[in-house]
Amino acid sequence: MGLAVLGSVLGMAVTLLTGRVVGAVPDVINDAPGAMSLAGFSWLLAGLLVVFVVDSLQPAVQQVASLTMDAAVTREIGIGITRPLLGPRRIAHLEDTEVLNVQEQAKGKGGFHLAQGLSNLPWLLASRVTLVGSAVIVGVMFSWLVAALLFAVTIFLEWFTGKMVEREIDVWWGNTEEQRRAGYVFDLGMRDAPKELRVFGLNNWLVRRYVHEWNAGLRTVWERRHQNVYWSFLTGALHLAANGFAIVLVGRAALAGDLPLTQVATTVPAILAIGVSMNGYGVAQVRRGLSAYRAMEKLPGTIAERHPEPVVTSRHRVETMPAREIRFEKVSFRYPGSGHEVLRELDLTIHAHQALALVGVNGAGKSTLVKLLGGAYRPTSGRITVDGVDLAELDLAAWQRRVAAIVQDFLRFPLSVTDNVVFGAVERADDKAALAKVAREAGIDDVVRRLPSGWETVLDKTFDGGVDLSGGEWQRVALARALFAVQAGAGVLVLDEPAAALDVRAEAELVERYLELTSGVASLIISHRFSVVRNADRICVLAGGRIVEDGTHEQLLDQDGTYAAMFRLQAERYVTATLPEDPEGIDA
Ligand SMILES: Nc1ncnc2c1ncn2[C@@H]1O[C@H](COP(=O)(O)OP(=O)(O)OP(=O)(O)O)[C@@H](O)[C@H]1O
Repeated sequence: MGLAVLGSVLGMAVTLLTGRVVGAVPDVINDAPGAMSLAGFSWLLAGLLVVFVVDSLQPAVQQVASLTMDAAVTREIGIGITRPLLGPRRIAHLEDTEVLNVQEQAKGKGGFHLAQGLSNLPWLLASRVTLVGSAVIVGVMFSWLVAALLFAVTIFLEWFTGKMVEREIDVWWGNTEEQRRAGYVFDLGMRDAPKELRVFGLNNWLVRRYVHEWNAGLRTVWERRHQNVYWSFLTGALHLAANGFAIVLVGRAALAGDLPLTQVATTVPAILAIGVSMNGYGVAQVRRGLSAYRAMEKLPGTIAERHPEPVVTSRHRVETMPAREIRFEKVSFRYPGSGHEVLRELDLTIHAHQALALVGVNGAGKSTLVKLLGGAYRPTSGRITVDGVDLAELDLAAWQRRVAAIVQDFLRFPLSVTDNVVFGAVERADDKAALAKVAREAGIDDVVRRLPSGWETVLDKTFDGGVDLSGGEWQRVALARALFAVQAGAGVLVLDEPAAALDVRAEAELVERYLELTSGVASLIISHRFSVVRNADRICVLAGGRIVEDGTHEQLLDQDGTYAAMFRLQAERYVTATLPEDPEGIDA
């Protein structure tokens, strides 16, 4: 900004010096009495040249400063958006359309970008300085009335341009959801689902869909911009007319002999400078950028207001919990914005040092129960207690550190194997012994040995030397991460479908080790594979939002209820699938 202001000051200095040089020429040539000496005139000319050269260099320096600022602003926007989104310990805000729209606006695109707005700010400031300075020059050299008129017209037209841009911004903000959809389709095409898109031949469909969504998001903005172009022509013409009128007045005064040459040669460039100082484009860009900035400012407040996090006042020692049990007491839950009650007055006790399995059909609410246990959502009614203390009263961040989990859609970090495992407890990242132990337990030591750079291999093919793992190998890495957290002291282990991608051998290994892996912690395993489930100390069946059966494998088979029916159905399918062809194979 300093450089831009300096540039405009230098520009005005050029105007003043040019006026003096032009004004002095006739007297110096004619050697008139009282005229400037030739040496003095040469110094004046040299001064003009120096100021002119420095003024010409200024934009290049400004460009470098602008690029540096751009990089810094882009970084700050990244921090300004991700920090408030990652801050809350719950996740309901990540599914809230209002929050997502504000986030989209804060990210900025299509010209509505904070960095773009900021890069125009110095130029806008410089044009303001030029406007004020040039108006003063016109006032001193010619007429304060004309100066005031030009100043007022310029400010009014800029204000008018700003108003038009505001209307465009309103349209833009009204279409954020469409733009978010376009962004999603774009990301899908870039990375998320390359294989399925090709298998189903969806590449052209995706491009068309992207164009459609993008147009839907921007059409009304373009229409508004289109209308604004006519207004821009009109405001430009008006400004030109005002400046032309002022120049005519200067010309008339000069012809009438009322205005000396120096004044004429200074006033005319000053009027022209006012002419180019009207920066409608700068006003538009700064205001658009400002709208993104306001959204960024608004984001933390929107999240805090719509999804307040509890202020913890109690001082329970979360680090040793659960010593006895976790209880769901008449817990009901429906997702925000949904009318469907997933859990209905559910009662369940998970004892410390006990391996509990949860079974139920698709959509029964098993993963939802895990999310409530981890404090990602609050129950709609009822409560969850840990050793008798309401989860809502605990320090949620500390509680979440107590819970180690493989969730169904676990994260696949495009980082080294080490990082992928130690992220279970980053504070213990240097514990090599624990790393080796969990690698053995999760069965990834063989996988790591085969990798080109062992533990340091990056698990993403798009990086140099990176590799991709199979689904089952990834699942074992996720298991290792959860076990690393347990090694570091987590007191609850949640395994949501830990065997979904495992082959028969890996599954058998997991089953064999299951009780060993879960000893010493309260554990909850969710699986549709009864081979995994049957080994748990206790099994609960979730149906209709409640626990409908509770007992050991044998007890539940004796009850001959839902569990027994599900178990037999799965067992039968294995038997009937192989028996007729290869009875020996089953024994084997
Ligand atoms: N974020 C969400 N917003 C709204 N509804 C959701 C959300 N996640 C899940 N649901 C709904 O909640 C119900 C329970 O889903 P949940 O994932 O807990 O089932 P599940 O028992 O784990 O199923 P599965 O065996 O298929 O993994 C389903 O009807 C699902 O559509």
